[in-house]
Amino acid sequence: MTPKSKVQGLGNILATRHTICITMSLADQDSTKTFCLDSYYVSEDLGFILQEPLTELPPYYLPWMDIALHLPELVHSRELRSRVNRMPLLSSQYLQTHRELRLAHLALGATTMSYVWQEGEDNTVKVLPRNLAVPYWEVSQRLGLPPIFIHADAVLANWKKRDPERNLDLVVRLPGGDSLRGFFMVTLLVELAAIPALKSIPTVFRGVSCGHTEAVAQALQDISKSIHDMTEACKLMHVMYCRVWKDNPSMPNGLIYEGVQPEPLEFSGGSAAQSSLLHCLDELLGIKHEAKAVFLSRMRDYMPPAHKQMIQDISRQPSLRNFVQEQCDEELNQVFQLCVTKLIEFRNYHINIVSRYITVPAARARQLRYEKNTKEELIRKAPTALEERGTGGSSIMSFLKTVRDETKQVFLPVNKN
Ligand code: HEM
Repeated sequence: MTPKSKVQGLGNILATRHTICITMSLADQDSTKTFCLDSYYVSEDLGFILQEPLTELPPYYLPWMDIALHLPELVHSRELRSRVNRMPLLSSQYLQTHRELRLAHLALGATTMSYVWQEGEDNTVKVLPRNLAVPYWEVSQRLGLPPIFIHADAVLANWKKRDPERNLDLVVRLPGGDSLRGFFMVTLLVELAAIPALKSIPTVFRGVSCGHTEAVAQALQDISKSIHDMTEACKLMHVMYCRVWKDNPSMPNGLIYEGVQPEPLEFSGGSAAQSSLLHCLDELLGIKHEAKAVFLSRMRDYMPPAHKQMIQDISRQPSLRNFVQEQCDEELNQVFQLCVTKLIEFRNYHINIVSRYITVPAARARQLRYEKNTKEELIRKAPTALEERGTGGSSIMSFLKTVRDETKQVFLPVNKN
């Protein structure tokens, strides 16, 4: 299937699904009760993807949307900061539904990103003006999300049907053209490919609690196929690099949200590490990320609270791995190992694309700087800016390899008899 037809296919799937009302709030459920996706506002049709995201807000919010829907053009003409500075301070109280709040979070987040980075890394701002900071803060509080552009905005809530053929497009575009659009769309495809795995998780837990070896084996088979499809979807990847104001040398002191609090705040920027998918699969298979736990658990604070809750509740269920070991069933053993293998393959492929799109270009950029005799200070900062982003100081590659190696630890011991 070509990338175009894949995205078109996705359009068809998204377009033919029924709308169900998703009012996001913390899932109020006892994890020992029946595990069911609905409780976490995760749908059997679209998984973590927001159903039918809105493309417009009530007319009162036109000043926001007039800017948010033209970000690439406004950044290109360098008018964005002055437009935002002239924007009226609007109250967030007329936003009523979950989908309105999600669109507001997406629009204000993308505007904030563009405002901060309009002039590139050398001329960032220290203060986000109150007419943007205050409503953005309020909307974030209501959703239980941080006030920064996150995966749940860029990917989960940022799709629409472009035309009757059901091609897909972004609701809010950022500067970065087709490659950034490609990244968001492919990550959406990965979310979509994971839906069969998500649907199988309740079946696994039901099977484990009733001792239904066969049902668990079948569900794990579906999960392994789904992880394989996630890796295939990744192969359509172009490039993305979202900038942040945490662990970022261009903004060593974070950003002041004017009218919110006087001290600067630090947040990590959008990353697919904020997707709930891999976190769910890790918890299901019993994979522990001791060494890198701080970064990955911080990423959970960048997810919709109900999705974060789902991950926590999966971790509290009886251990699937123990169940598989206790059953001594060859087929069940094999399919468990297959799931782990598929997850390692996904992480290997991911390491591959990160090397292609980040590590190699960063090394090239450093080389160019040396050649141009750029100031020593800048040369020193280059690997921090590109390669050590966000992962708590360790290089991205060693971080990702450790996460991959920790995945291997859950392989079941091979039976020598
Ligand atoms: C060009 C494409 C991609 C690039 C350049 C990229 C880059 C990165 C980077 C730099 C990290 C380290 C943590 C951070 O700084 O945020 C990371 C982590 C991660 N990324 Fe990606 N990523 C890409 C595509 C994807 C896709 C499509 C997914 C699928 C959902 C994904 C899922 C993850 C996950 C789950 C982690 C956490 C580490 C792990 O669990 O293995 N990434 N990515």
